Amino acid sequence: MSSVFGFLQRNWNIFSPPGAAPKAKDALRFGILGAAKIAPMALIAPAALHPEVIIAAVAARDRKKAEAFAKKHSIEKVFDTYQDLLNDPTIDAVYIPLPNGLHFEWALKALAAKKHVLLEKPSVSNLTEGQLLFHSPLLTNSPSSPVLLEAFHYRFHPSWILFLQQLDQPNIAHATATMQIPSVIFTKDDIRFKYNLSGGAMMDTAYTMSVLRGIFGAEAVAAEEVSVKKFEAPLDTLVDYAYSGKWKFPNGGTGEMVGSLQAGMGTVWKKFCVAEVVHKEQVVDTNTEKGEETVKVRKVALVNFIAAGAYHRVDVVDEFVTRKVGDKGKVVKKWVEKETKKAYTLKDVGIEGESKEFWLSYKYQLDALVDRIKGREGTGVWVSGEDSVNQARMVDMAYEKAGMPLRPTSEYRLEVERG
Ligand SMILES: NC(=O)C1=CN([C@@H]2O[C@H](COP(=O)(O)OP(=O)(O)OC[C@H]3O[C@@H](n4cnc5c(N)ncnc54)[C@H](OP(=O)(O)O)[C@@H]3O)[C@@H](O)[C@H]2O)C=CC1
Ligand SMILES: O=C1OC[C@@H](O)[C@H](O)[C@H]1O
Repeated sequence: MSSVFGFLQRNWNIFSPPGAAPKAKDALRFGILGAAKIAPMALIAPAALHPEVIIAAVAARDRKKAEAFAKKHSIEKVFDTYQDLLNDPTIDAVYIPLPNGLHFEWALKALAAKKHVLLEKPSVSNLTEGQLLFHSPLLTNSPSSPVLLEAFHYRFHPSWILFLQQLDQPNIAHATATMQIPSVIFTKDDIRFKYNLSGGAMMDTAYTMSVLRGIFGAEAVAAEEVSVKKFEAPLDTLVDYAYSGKWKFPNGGTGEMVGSLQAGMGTVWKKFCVAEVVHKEQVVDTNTEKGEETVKVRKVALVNFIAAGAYHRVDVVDEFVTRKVGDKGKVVKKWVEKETKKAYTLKDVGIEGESKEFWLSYKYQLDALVDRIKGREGTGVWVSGEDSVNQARMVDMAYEKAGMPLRPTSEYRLEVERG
């Protein structure tokens, strides 16, 4: 009962958060490039709770749209073009929730304008863009360097930290990452279904690959198989709307990914966004007198990694078998120990720092970004540039294995890189 009450209270607070934070004198002024659907949830709502963040400007291709967006969200400045916003010297940082195919160009332009950048996932269209962006001379190790973060928000929520705490990474035998979005969510003209905007299910739900990389704490060695479902003409035939695949990881373990942007409701109900891990069998006890050994297989699942702030569950299941040594078939005893855990605050995972039960992953992500910009240590959770490059490499490997073209590389280059 108390957990039902907790769920209701948390979700009530998510939709009507208690108390907007008064802003600090040195608050960072953020601009948003594009009046995108995700911006209110991913940045505007968490910013309201952050004393050091002001959403100060928005730019959209259509001024009326930008004005309506600004009015709705009490944003002071409206710009007619994304570049005009970047030219404003009072803006410290930008959020880029543009279609994937425009991330690279506008992130580079923003960095060139000396803005910090929160860049929506997937940060780039492919590895070529990833290397050019994250190894850009505009990013240096000096304190004056702008900060660039790929918005893999789920990594910042305490539930993900809790999940990782249950794993014994070198001994993972198998992992599965599933992300299935119902077909009713996006219309066929959505940015996700356009090849020239770097659409595709493996791009949009690339969380599955990010999750597998996070679980193994390593990069996939090879894609063993990847199969996709593609649209047929007159829709964009270069776009995958669903996929599944198998990966080999350096410890010998296998990773499986399942993703869809066109899933039926029944499928989604059974499995929406879940990360599952099966460890290798481990001997936990030996009784030499009886000639017996006890082995354990640990299975861990994080249910709802994508929206963990609303609800999640970390199921830890330990399967024990006591058996005769040297005769695996002869089972003496079998039992299972199960535990369900949850983590909504930093305290729940033993990390110091302010946090609230109702904070979504986006708020934790924003905190990390602000800490980094302000030169503070923060919680230590971060998505590094190298991490983002490796993520792009894995997505490329997936498209290659599926026999599909890589998402198109932007022709935009910085003046310094044109030579
Ligand atoms: N972190 C998360 O949880 C989520 C992340 N995302 C990511 O955010 C990004 C945006 O997604 P979403 O908000 O759903 O998308 P929207 O279609 O709502 O927003 C995309 C924005 O891009 C701008 N735009 C610029 N050029 C084009 C173009 N040629 N065609 C279409 N739009 C264009 C539009 O801005 P304008 O206002 O100027 O017209 C539009 O507002 C994607 O990269 C997606 O992967 C999406 C959802 C969740
Ligand atoms: O979190 C998400 O869920 C739905 C997707 O289509 C979206 O782009 C993604 O970031």
